Amino acid sequence: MSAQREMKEKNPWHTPVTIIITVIGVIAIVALVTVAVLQNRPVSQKYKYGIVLDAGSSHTALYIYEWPAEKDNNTGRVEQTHSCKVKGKGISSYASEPWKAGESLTLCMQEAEQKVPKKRHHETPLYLGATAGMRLLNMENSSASDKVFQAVEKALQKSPFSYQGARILSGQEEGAFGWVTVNYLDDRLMQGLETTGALDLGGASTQISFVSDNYDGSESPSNSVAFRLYGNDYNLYTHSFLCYGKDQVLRMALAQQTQSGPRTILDPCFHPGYTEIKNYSVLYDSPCVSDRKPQGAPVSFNHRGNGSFGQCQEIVKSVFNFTSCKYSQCSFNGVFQPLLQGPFGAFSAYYFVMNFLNLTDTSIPLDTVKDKLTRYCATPWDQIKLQHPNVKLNYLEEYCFSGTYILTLLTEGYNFTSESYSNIKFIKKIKGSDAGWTLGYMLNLTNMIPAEAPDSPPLPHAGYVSIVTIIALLLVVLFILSLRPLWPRCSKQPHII
Ligand SMILES: Nc1ccn([C@@H]2O[C@H](COP(=O)(O)OP(=O)(O)OP(=O)(O)O)[C@@H](O)[C@H]2O)c(=O)n1
Ligand SMILES: [Ca+2]
Repeated sequence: MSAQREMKEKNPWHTPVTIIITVIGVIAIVALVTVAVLQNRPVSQKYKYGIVLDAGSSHTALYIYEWPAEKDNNTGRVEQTHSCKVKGKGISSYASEPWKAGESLTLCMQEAEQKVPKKRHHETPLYLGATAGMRLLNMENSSASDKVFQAVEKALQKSPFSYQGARILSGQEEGAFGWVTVNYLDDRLMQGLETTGALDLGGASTQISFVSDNYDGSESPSNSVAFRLYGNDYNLYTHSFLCYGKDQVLRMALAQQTQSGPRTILDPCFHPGYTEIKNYSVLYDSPCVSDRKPQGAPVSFNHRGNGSFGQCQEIVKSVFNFTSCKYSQCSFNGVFQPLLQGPFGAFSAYYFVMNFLNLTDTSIPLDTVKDKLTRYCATPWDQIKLQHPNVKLNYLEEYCFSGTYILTLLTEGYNFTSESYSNIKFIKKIKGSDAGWTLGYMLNLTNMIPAEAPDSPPLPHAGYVSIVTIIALLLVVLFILSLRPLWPRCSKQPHII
């Protein structure tokens, strides 16, 4: 027993000093690792937010975006976390009762207050951008459009967010920001990959935006937007056709058929058996058609359908003007368009319509697509209603017309061929965020896409943590080895009892 005690006493490991040194050493190293890891950990809980209201011609939608706080000016990490569809029509429809335009936003604004953490409210920028509906109202009656904006501003200023203003986007901005959104979400900008063109179809205007190698912006400069993003230069071609959104084109198609002021029209773009009484003054109440209102027409007309895709396409074609082009090449209405290039993402009403018609698969040959649409248009209205009891009638009645318009716009208008048609993808969302101009608009206004490529850290976070841990472990081992002279030698010698 006494020999054992002697051994213990002689064992330097068992001296209090060594034990204390070892414990302190280990604690110090653990602390070093912990501090390094915590200090450099992405502050994943800390998010920033931004809100954009898309005041479209047919409706308003609110989008909330979120990104990790320390990645403001850096990598493509902004995501849409929530969206809210405002009840009712677009703000431009409240021209005669502007206060209602402000009121209409209340529910979605309350929802946003709940979705964005309270302590971030005051620092969350809030933007409202209006598109073709307000462009048209502004053209038609600028004091009415000012009043709508005043009402909207009043409502938004009341919110706890950092309100940054409401304005009408130019068609060029609308097209360019839609393109930025699509390419940002696809991670194409930061990596300098070939970009995707953007096709946006709204109710009152439509946009086409793409990069074409043989386009340097010199021909028709008004269609050119130059960007430097993440160190890459882009010469974007973009054009917005006001009045070529699907609701306004429908008005133009109906105007085409009612020039003589008839009491009944048999419209090939509507299903056989469809019959509605429509008002001339309502139909012609838009700057897209107002100058064509027939003189001495009756109050209303009977709008009847006969469902013929071929005849409908002829009417739709007549809303395009192909006669004059002062450039090397044009799409329609004398608008310059360079050679189509690359993949395209087609969103908003392109997606709603083609998705409803089960025609989003663009690997289906264009002729087959036309055959399917021909059969759909020829289906009697009663049968269509029975087949889609849950679809709103005001949407349902228009899909034959809208499908015909989309195919005509793409092929006759923009010159997609049966081959290049397959380059189009009908999309709604990319990685959870809606395709549309709003994200690009916010990224631009918050300077979140730098012109130059961000300096990347020498090591990714995981690599950094691993290296710190390995070095720390090495230090522990070295520390233990450095105490080697003090190690007990008893294991090599037989115990003497
Ligand atoms: N499920 C849906 C939803 C919408 N629509 C139609 O799609 C068009 C609206 O498209 P949208 O992109 O929302 O247009 P806005 O943004 O309101 O219009 P703009 O961009 O021209 O201002 C409208 O004709 C609407 O009837 C549809 O057919 N089916
Ligand atoms: Ca829109």
